Amino acid sequence: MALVTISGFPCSGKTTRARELKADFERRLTEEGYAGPKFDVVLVDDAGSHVTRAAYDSSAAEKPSRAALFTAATRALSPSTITIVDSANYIKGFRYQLYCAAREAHVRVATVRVAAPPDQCRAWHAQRAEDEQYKEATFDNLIMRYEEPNSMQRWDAPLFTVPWDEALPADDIWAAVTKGEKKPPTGAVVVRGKPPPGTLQTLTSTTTALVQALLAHLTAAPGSPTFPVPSPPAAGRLVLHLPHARKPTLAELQRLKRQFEAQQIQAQKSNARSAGNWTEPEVASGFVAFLEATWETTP
Ligand SMILES: Nc1ncnc2c1ncn2[C@@H]1O[C@H](COP(=O)(O)OP(=O)(O)OP(=O)(O)O)[C@@H](O)[C@H]1O
Repeated sequence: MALVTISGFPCSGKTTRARELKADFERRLTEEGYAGPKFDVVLVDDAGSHVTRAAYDSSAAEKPSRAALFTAATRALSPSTITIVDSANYIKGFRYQLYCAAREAHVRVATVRVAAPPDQCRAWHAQRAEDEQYKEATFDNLIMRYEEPNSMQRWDAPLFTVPWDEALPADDIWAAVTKGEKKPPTGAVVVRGKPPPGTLQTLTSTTTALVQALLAHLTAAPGSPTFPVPSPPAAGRLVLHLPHARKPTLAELQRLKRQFEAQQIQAQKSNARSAGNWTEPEVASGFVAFLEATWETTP
């Protein structure tokens, strides 16, 4: 049904707002006179995904934590669920990944930016029990590295910015999650006019589409560690792990695409067991495995 991504500085009131929003949605759904479909409202947060505040101390610790949160969020997405993701969600590329997953699941999206000035966040943070605090350097880092959501970016839109001392625009958020535009999955890999399985056309059109979608992703979300492949039906949720600290180039991707295709054609000719039937999902997952093996990024 919908994905609501909460984003904000550390200790800015994200959990407070996320709970408020969940309670508001649940009240609307059980209200007398509500005649729409029933939904579950699911809150996906750091604690539920075993992400501690210490996970933000280093990027090495943060990466698997973000992956755990992403897995929990994508699992929750469904036509009958409103999923609220309560976490820092401060990296543009990560919000983009969530957005792609939402499009794949055919659900609506909304972003809620919880806005409180750093000094206000710091004051609330100082009142927290010590074992619930961030390290000072981590707190400052999360503020410094914060990539503010922008309503002009399609993955942050519609964007609701909620100042700490104002009421939640609950009517507008409810309208966005129940009536907003549903964006179709990223077009590139959803091959239109399905080519027959087992043909060279299936092989090349799937790899071409994947390379195109990956290039778009690398531009939209530079530095993101993974690429959620907008996979063809039945491929399941495919995630490509990208090389660390460098961006694959167009020339490199084209070369790897040709290598992979040659390998597949050779395997089919020699009737090797690894020769697939070349359905779109098989090609997509085979190509992902090939790229990860080449880059040594297999998780
Ligand atoms: N709008 C508000 N008015 C008054 N107090 C608030 C407000 N929002 C949050 N607080 C207080 O600030 C503290 C932090 O709130 P909360 O846990 O919601 O922040 P958070 O952004 O989810 O934190 P974290 O970064 O650890 O996930 C709480 O003690 C809460 O009572």
